[in-house]
Amino acid sequence: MSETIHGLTTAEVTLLGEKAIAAKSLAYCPYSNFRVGCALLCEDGSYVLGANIENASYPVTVCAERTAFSRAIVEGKRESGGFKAVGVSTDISPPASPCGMCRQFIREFCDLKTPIFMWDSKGEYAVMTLEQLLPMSFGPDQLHKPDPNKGK
Ligand SMILES: O=c1ccn([C@H]2C[C@H](O)[C@@H](CO)O2)c(=O)[nH]1
Ligand SMILES: [Zn+2]
Repeated sequence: MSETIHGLTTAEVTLLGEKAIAAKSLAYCPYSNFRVGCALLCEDGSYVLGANIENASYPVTVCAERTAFSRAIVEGKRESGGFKAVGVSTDISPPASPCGMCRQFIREFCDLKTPIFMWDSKGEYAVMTLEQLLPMSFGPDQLHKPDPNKGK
């Protein structure tokens, strides 16, 4: 059996990196000039890209990771099996990691074992699982589901 990295083949990791790096060119970041690209490898084998989208009202900015996941969710990628890996790319070294808000956003849609690959300006990556980046996390399973018989 060939070697895998968090369940991905080396070819899948290479392609994920190429997509995440290419996605940086989609960034709209005139205020920070800090480009972030994101590529999601979906369980159906497709890739969904995202990039950071800034706003003149700075806090309105959306990170690359949330852009990618929002796009993927409305494209039906949750129903078609979800996500195998997340790739993020920035122009700094060592690589940047997803911000806290994005970690929680990813938590909604991914298994805790999902690998998050982070590429730096040199084309090298670090990888950590979602659980490592967001320990003791709060997620959908902790919420009580509404009782369908309530009020009957
Ligand atoms: O996880 C992160 C952290 C930051 N940014 C963006 C937001 C903003 O446009 C720029 C500087 O914070 O980087 C992301 O896209 N993802
Ligand atoms: Zn973020």
